[in-house]
Amino acid sequence: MWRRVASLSSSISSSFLAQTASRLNTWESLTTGIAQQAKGVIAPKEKTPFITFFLGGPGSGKGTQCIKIVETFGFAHLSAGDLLRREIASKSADGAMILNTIKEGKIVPSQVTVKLIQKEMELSDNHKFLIDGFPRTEENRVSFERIIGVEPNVVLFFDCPEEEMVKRVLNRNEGRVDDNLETIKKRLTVFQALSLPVINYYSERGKLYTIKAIGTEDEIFEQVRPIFAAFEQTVG
Ligand SMILES: Nc1ncnc2c1ncn2[C@@H]1O[C@H](COP(=O)(O)OP(=O)(O)OP(=O)(O)O)[C@@H](O)[C@H]1O
Ligand SMILES: O=c1ccn([C@@H]2O[C@H](COP(=O)(O)O)[C@@H](O)[C@H]2O)c(=O)[nH]1
Ligand SMILES: [Mg+2]
Repeated sequence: MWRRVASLSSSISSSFLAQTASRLNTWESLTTGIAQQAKGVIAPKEKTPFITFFLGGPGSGKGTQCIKIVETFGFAHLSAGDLLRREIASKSADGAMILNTIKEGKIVPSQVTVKLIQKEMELSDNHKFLIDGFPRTEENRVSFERIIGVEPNVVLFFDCPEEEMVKRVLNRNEGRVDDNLETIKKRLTVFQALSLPVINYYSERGKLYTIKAIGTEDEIFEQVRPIFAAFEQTVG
């Protein structure tokens, strides 16, 4: 089972603690099922999960900053887009549907994405998660809370001008099927219409940190680092 952190600083709110405590049982039952099947052993979770969502438009630099957080603070990085691309590559039953959805810049059904994230979380030995590029919609958000049974502790929003995002994506050169001008325009429209409401939701709940995502990667990391440094003592 997940063990509660013994001493928590005042930077973590009491509502977070109450919320975490009330969800421990749900988390515990979720974590035992698939993990036991996959590993063939009981893998007790000793710590409360600490969940961070990285949100922002296409090319805003979420993945780049996640790599730095992994290196510096030892989080597990779960990119929803990477998990979906892995499904395509593995030719799973949902692969063709996911590929078409990504080419169109649309959003894959929540249940598919949340199940992939859930599986990764359950198989991970880590308790600190960076969930990159998810939730993209209010429906994604509600689905995550319902299926996983926890809410994020911290949400980062990478706020980047559209012109800069388009430039970065067109220069990315990783062979992604959605890195073309036509799909980028659709992704930007989807981001404005469906993802911004999620960002506003977390802002209203006091969980949002907005990062000005222009400048060098290192300059941006200097905005990101203190957020994680502040939580380091409490999350382990
Ligand atoms: N501060 C920066 N300045 C210039 N280029 C950057 C910066 N940060 C990241 N990049 C580059 O921009 C591209 C997009 O970055 P990244 O993949 O991290 O964005 P993302 O938010 O994960 O995008 P997506 O949502 O499309 O996955 C990459 O080629 C990356 O190397
Ligand atoms: O939660 C998610 C995350 C991603 N998608 C689809 O994948 C692409 C690429 O995602 P990146 O985070 O930019 O790698 C995105 O445009 C969506 O089509 C999704 O549906 N749900
Ligand atoms: Mg990315």
